[in-house]
Amino acid sequence: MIGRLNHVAIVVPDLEEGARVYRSTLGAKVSEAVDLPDHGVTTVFVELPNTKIELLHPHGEGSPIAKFLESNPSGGMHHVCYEVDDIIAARDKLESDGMRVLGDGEPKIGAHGKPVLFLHPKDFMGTLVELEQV
Ligand SMILES: C[C@@H](C(=O)O)C(=O)SCCNC(=O)CCNC(=O)[C@H](O)C(C)(C)COP(=O)(O)OP(=O)(O)OC[C@H]1O[C@@H](n2cnc3c(N)ncnc32)[C@H](O)[C@@H]1OP(=O)(O)O
Ligand SMILES: [Co+2]
Repeated sequence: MIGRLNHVAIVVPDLEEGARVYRSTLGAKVSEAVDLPDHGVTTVFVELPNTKIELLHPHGEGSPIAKFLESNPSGGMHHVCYEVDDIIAARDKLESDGMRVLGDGEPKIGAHGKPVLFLHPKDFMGTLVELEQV
């Protein structure tokens, strides 16, 4: 069902500093910061030859990553995002296997303008999983 690794997300306490480290120290191609109010995050994307790194910082009240940053004040790896062809078929199969889809179970439009869903980290060996329909 899952295809390519679309991105690995890292929550950072300071987006500018995170972007600087990836751009200047690691020599990667780094995007500008984009606010995604629907997701409660600001994102910076780092483009690697074979995948992307998503740097995340809370945006607005009630961000889903606020607690994570409190517990990990230096930042930390937050989720992996796998591509799927059909997100509704993927969701239905996962739910029928007893996996918990987060939120109301309906896909939201993600950072790349495509539908995304999140799966509970406790069902995937302690790793929050995002699915993106490509
Ligand atoms: C824009 C989009 C895109 O790329 O297109 C994005 O990525 S937006 C990226 C931001 N959006 C999201 O993350 C949306 C989905 N996430 C959520 O709904 C939430 O973050 C949850 C995963 C439900 C966690 O929420 P919260 O931290 O408030 O709840 P909680 O403290 O009760 O956590 C429940 C348990 O899960 C653990 N837990 C929390 N976040 C975790 C993570 N990222 N990886 C692994 N485990 C995690 C906690 O330590 C806790 O374990 P213990 O019980 O053992 O202590
Ligand atoms: Co993501």
